[in-house]
Amino acid sequence: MQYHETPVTPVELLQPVDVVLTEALPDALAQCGWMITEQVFSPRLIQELYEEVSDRNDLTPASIGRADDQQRNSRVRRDKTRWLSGQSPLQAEYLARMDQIRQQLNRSLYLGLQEFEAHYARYDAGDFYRTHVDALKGQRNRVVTSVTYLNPVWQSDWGGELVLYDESGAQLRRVLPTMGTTVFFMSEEFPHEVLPAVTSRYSIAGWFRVSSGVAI
Ligand SMILES: O=C(O)CCC(=O)C(=O)O
Ligand SMILES: [Fe+2]
Repeated sequence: MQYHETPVTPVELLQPVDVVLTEALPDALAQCGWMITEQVFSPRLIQELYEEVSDRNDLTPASIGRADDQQRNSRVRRDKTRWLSGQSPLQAEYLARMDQIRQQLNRSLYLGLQEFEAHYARYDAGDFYRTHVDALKGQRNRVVTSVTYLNPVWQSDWGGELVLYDESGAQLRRVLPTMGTTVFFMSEEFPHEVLPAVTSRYSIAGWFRVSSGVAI
């Protein structure tokens, strides 16, 4: 018998979250390459993560690639980020859940994922991330991307959608960044962008990887 390391309430145990984890997510990734779900994290955890990130003032402008040219960066992306260290129990709980998912994806899809890394991200009003892919083809470094949205309230006319495209550039889906929604997609295959919003937009972006290396 294995017990959860972090306490969970019976209410969480009653949610069909394990079916999402063991069946729906691997199936969706195998068949479509992406999935949107609200059932991976408890509302309590999401609320606490939101409180932590919205309180912090140590997020810094994100960079792209290794050439750390901040001017070039800011034409492509304007988010401010901070890596999750797992040192706080809250971050450890988020990372532990993602590690369960990593192991399940390995069991179901033989992806050989070795680690998961994630950062808090804040997009202030007007900030964006232009269309990009999270991993270069053939590098097999970042394999699966996840993004969890943290804002307790998000109105449909506030902007800030994640727009997912297929490989031919056709729009697949627009996702409103509402609290508790998590998006998963294959990192190499889906170009995506973050549209500007009218207010600060908080999320955790993460990547299941096959080996450690320099983050891109
Ligand atoms: O916040 C999002 O919806 C996506 C963020 C993203 O694309 C990234 O950090 O690579
Ligand atoms: Fe991305």
